[in-house]
Amino acid sequence: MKHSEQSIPVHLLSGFLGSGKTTLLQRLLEYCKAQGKKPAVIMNELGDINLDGQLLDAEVPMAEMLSGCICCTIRGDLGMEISMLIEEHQPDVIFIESTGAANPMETLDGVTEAAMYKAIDLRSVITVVDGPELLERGRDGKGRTFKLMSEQIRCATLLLLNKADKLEPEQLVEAQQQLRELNAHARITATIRCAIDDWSWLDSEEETQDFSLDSMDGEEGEACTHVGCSHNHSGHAHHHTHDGHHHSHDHVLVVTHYWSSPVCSKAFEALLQRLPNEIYRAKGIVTFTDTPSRFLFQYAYRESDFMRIEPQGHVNDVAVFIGEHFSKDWLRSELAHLEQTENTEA
Ligand SMILES: Nc1nc2c(ncn2[C@@H]2O[C@H](COP(=O)(O)OP(=O)(O)OP(=O)(O)O)[C@@H](O)[C@H]2O)c(=O)[nH]1
Repeated sequence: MKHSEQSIPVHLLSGFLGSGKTTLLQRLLEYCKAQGKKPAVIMNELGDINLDGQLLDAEVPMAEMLSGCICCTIRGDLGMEISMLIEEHQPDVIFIESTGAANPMETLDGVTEAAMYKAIDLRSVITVVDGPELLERGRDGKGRTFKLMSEQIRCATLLLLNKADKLEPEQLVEAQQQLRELNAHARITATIRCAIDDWSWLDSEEETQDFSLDSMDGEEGEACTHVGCSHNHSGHAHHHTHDGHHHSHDHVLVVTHYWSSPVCSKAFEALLQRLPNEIYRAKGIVTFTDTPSRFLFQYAYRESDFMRIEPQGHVNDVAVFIGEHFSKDWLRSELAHLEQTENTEA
């Protein structure tokens, strides 16, 4: 299946409860409006009522995902919600505001699933940090709340050190240092009510799909901190030891490939077997030249699994690869080679 549509940028807003995510969302929507762009929003609340949604411009298409957390209990629905929003409203950009209790890595997983249905491009994970809360909770460095905050910080491609008005200058420096220790790569901007001078990076076509992998540290994985999320989040996470220092290879990369043609099943399986250890997860939908059906494939921990599917409605043939510090170019050329081989042999 050809991927002819333009990919729609998706930005994930993360941050602990009350840190300022909705405040940020309002600013993002204002910016889009000023640029003449049509945004759409997915809001996730743990309760039955979305109060934050009331604060937003009524004209902005919005999907509400209530009574569950998109990182676990209703993760599967996220892909469908994104799909439906695109179908109904054809937005130029999508913002997802996750609940403060969500684990961003798991939410990312839900977003990549959506790529099966629609051409989307996950551009950034913006984590809003409540400055005073970070200092307070970071003091002993323990506790589940601090762990979750740390995960949200580690996954970010942009960190807003918010509520800077409530920090003394030396506290601001301390908080910035703390953020840097947790995430060596993301841009850190101190903000008051999430105000940023320059939003132009939002329009950048550049890929910013580097998510720190340190969030996957820990043998046990992280359990979500609220009642609705009962499962342990270690399910998809590989355990990585690290020595407390941050290196560039600590980053997660996501490669989303829309197949331009069916490929040979054997060649594809061989490629999965050849994947470097640094690619630890892949999934997607593929059409083979040598079997009549389409397949949903899953790859994790060097094991692959194929399931025959007959999707209802339009579903893209797409493959999503997630890993750390692998060569995107190598992967892309391997995938292109699979497709070319088919085309030349056909
Ligand atoms: N002093 C101060 N208050 C702020 C700042 N940013 C946001 N607030 C306030 O903090 C509160 C929470 O802000 P929201 O934007 O609703 O935070 P949220 O992360 O969406 O909250 P949840 O939806 O509960 O997770 C609101 O009362 C805001 O007015 C800031 O920079 N300084």
